[in-house]
Amino acid sequence: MVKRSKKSKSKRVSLKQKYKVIRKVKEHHKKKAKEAKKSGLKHKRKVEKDPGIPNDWPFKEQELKALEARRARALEELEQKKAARKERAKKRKMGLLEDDEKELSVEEVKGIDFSTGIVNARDNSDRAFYKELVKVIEASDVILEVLDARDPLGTRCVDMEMMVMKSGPDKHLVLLLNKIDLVPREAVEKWLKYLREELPAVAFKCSTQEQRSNLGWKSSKAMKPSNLQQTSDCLGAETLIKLLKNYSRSHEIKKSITVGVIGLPNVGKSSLINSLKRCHVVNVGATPGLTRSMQEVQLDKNVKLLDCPGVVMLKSSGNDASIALRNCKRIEKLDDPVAPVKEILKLCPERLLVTIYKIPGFESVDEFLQNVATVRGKLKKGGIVDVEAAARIILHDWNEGKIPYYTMPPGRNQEELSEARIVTELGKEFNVDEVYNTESSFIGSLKSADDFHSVQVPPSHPLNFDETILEVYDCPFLSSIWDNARPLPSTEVDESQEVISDEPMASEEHDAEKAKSKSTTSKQNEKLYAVEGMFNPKMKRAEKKRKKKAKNKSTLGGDAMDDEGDYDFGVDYVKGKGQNTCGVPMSGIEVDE
Ligand SMILES: Nc1nc2c(ncn2[C@@H]2O[C@H](COP(=O)(O)OP(=O)(O)OP(=O)(O)O)[C@@H](O)[C@H]2O)c(=O)[nH]1
Repeated sequence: MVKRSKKSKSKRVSLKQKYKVIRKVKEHHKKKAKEAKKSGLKHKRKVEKDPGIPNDWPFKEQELKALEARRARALEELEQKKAARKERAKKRKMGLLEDDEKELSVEEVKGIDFSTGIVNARDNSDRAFYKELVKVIEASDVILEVLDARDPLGTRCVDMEMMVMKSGPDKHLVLLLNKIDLVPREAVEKWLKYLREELPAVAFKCSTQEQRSNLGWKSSKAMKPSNLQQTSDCLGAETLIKLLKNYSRSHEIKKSITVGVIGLPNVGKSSLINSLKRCHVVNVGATPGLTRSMQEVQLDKNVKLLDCPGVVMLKSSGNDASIALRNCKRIEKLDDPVAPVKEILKLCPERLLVTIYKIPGFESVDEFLQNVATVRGKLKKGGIVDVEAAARIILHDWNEGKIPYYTMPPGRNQEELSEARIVTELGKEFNVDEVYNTESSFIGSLKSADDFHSVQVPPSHPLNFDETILEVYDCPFLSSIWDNARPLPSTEVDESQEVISDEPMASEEHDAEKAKSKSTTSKQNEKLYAVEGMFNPKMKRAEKKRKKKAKNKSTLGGDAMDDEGDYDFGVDYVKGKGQNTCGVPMSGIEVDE
């Protein structure tokens, strides 16, 4: 046998080893190439200079002139576009741009204020929000009106409730007392008793958890008073779902129901939907007006929830402070943030504010604001204290519950009590007695007023819609509310009755409307007007116009042209005065031919 030399070693390797080496080499080259490419980019080759038009080009002069003209034109166009944009923005600010939905969406993106004081200055948001509200009410079987437990009356909107009542007998309104974690047990109990004298009402606390999903629910059974105030979990969800299920079960044929969530801005409508769904499906935030359009959320196969934007077209009765204290207006956009702070100082004892802001005692609003601004470091240029910034901080704290307050329900007079007894019937379809029993356990575990260091303030008045919007936006629901529910001067009442009984005029107007537009809004309005007892403002206006025309005709001795010089198609102008063939459209033309 040949002996193997120990010195010479074979270079043969296994195929696995061989391919590994090849792969490694390949990877190395690739890496090198990449790096080279990268470094090559850094030392970018200079862009070659445009040699321009050669001098010996015969049309060089003309070509240069044309180029210059093109440049000037492009610049001019840019300037024109800029000016047009500015003009449009100016018009929009003045409220002259009406139906520009595109503009609205731009505003939405930019988050422009939607509720400045005057109706003209309010942009289209008010009307858009109103439309969304009508849509939600129309689509819903059950409507949840969310109220802030700290001031339930102040966050109630009477006109909105009337809209629900008027929209049909099959719509059911339920009041939801939200944010019960911010008030003592006694207040919740008394408010529930008060509200239940009018409508079915349930207590609720939304989940304030930040995570995307798996929002917690606290079971009503396992509650300890000590940890309730700190919990970020939701309370009352089981009760509310039970209530809704009872309703859907009470209707044998129709099993699935749509639940609309309405209320003033920032009362927690979106938070309620997220809490029920147990995940963040809709946007939530401490800024009023965050929700801008109706949003649908399927809770389960039987219940669909509709989130509605907070209603902002509220009447402030010349007092913006009260609107600001109800968090219906963006604090950043308030013209005078100091006025609502003055109101807060009237309501809150000095001791409480001194403790919250860790400031020395104060004598006046100015001193208080200056103290807060100093402590919070709100200084303007030159070290001047920013009183307005301090006022905004205080308003934020008031609305978010950092300055704790609550209200107690007012007493009812005898008349109201007898009315209240009649409406208790409304809860039958929800089987409210069974539902109310389940919720008593978690309400009982809320902290009592003695353990709750908050200030009791008098309850505010419920809000109404701003009447001026009625004229500006031509809101059919609202006009009916004003004419049917609010006392009107006797002459006006008579007029409206006359219009309703005037059938030929009604059909005439109806036909004209049909021809005018077939938009969804007009269709919706037609539907609304068709409801028995619904007042039609268009009809009223038409009637007034007709009366005015008739009056003019009699005073001018049968002159068919009215004061404004409008052409009346029912008149034969060709034949001259006195030969009025009123009532036969275009008859004059026919005769002439
Ligand atoms: N403490 C407490 N805060 C709550 C509760 N529910 C909602 N909030 C807070 O209230 C603020 C407003 O909540 P949203 O759900 O955005 O209110 P909204 O009614 O949908 O507001 P808009 O979109 O403006 O109509 C948020 O900062 C919530 O965290 C609650 O039960 N308790």
